[in-house]
Amino acid sequence: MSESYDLMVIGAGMAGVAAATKCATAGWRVAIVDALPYGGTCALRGCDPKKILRRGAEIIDGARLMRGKGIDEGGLRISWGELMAHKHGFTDPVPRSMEDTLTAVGVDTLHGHAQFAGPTSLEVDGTGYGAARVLVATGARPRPLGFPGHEHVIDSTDFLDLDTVPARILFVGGGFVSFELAHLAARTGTTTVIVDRGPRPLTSFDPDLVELLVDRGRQVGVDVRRSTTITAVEPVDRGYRVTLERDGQSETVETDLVVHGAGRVAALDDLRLDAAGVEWGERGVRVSGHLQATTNPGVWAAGDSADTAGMPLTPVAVSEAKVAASNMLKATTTTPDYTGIPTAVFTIPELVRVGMSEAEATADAAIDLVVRCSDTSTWYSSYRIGETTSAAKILIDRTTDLVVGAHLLGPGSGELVNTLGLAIKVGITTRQLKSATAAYPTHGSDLGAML
Ligand SMILES: Cc1cc2nc3c(=O)[nH]c(=O)nc-3n(C[C@H](O)[C@H](O)[C@H](O)COP(=O)(O)OP(=O)(O)OC[C@H]3O[C@@H](n4cnc5c(N)ncnc54)[C@H](O)[C@@H]3O)c2cc1C
Ligand SMILES: NC(=O)c1ccc[n+]([C@@H]2O[C@H](COP(=O)([O-])OP(=O)(O)OC[C@H]3O[C@@H](n4cnc5c(N)ncnc54)[C@H](O)[C@@H]3O)[C@@H](O)[C@H]2O)c1
Repeated sequence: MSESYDLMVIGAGMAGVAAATKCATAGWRVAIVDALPYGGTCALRGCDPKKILRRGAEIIDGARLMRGKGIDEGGLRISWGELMAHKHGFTDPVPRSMEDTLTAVGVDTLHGHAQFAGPTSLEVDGTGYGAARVLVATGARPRPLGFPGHEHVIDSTDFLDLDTVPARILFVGGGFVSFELAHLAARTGTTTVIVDRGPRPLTSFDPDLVELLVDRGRQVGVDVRRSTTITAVEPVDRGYRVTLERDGQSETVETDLVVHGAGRVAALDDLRLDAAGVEWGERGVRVSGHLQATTNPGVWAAGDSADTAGMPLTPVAVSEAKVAASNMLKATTTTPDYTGIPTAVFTIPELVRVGMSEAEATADAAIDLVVRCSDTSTWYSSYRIGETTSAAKILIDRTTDLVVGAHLLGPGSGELVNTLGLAIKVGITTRQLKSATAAYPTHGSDLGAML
């Protein structure tokens, strides 16, 4: 065993880096290890590169919305190669700069595939390490698919590295990944099909707003098939033939590419957690509320690889990592606060949510629910840019005058939802929100009318 650390962190994504930095800054001897270049999913293969590529799609869509309103967008197109180079301008420096930042606070940065060799000992590509504690922050990977031909399906990482975007793409699953990537691809001129096995896509979002988004997507070439199962993918001369089944009826769709958007599972299966006596499932390492493994006090987990009430999102990963680090450092049992964490699907327009769904708030007998629905498509913010689809649904408890949930679809929603998240987290009443004066005209200045 070559070293003995206070903490070893497996995974240099948002969770792992946050915890390693906090513990090293507090004076602990910390090592972190990753099998891939440092940065994790969000910075290298998820949130950040995706939203850079989306910028191209925003410009195309924005110009089209202004057709006949002073903009001649004829000939405007995405140069995918240049857009990808723009993406690389951000992603390529990430591993080096992240590693330098860790080294600067005294963290030993290791490279290789880590596996448990005992309760708190690891092997990294054959070299043994000992530590007082191990934090599992290994993230998630695409859920294995069972249908014949699943090996032809590429994942979101492959998509975000495509050299060219083909004319036809079929997405498996109707969640975040498929909607975001289909909306992006559609603005490059691609015809996209999203196949979801359930009756309702984007299940964690407001169903009324999802229907508006599905309609808006259809207008730009995103076709959503519901309650449909994929039974086979087979290569044909040009692309793939995908067999779909719905209500016992079979049909085939020809496509150039099939992309995985059917959910992600915790990346734990080759970690040899059994050697550490750690219980786990596809949602992650089984942890107590304060993020310590239920069956091994020396092991902790945070982010996508921890089985918690938090969604697999970057802000959740960072927040859990900080809480786990603080609990390890101070021997406390603080639990993460998930209140008011917003989530956004970066379609065009974007769809967001914070707090309760309408169904959850309706079912809660303690809430005297008022639902404020607004079709905002004729409001100034949408009119100005020619957007035809936007809406808001704000859920308020009449008794306390507090916002308990907020659901928005439309331009600027991804920013506006942060104010509503803050209101939910710190308990700002709608009366107080309305008393604040926003700069005009901004998306923030729409808030008062939504309440
Ligand atoms: C396409 C896509 C888009 C997304 N967009 C958003 C978004 O817009 N907003 C948002 O909030 N969330 C988004 N997410 C989710 C977000 O990326 C994750 O929730 C977040 O990155 C999780 O961070 P993490 O630190 O838990 O795991 P990760 O960032 O996945 O880091 C885990 C690291 O562990 C390493 N690792 C795994 N096993 C081992 C091992 N045995 N040995 C060594 N290293 C190992 C991996 O190489 C990886 O670097 C997106 C996800 C995807 C896939
Ligand atoms: N903007 C963001 O914050 C963002 C973006 C991308 C991903 N993410 C995170 O990554 C996670 C994974 O995203 P995702 O889109 O892969 O999953 P998801 O859980 O959002 O959606 C998966 C969908 O696929 C369907 N499905 C599963 N298996 C299927 C099959 N065999 N055939 C047809 N449909 C099938 C499910 O019914 C579900 O609707 C998300 O839960 C989210 O937390 C977040």
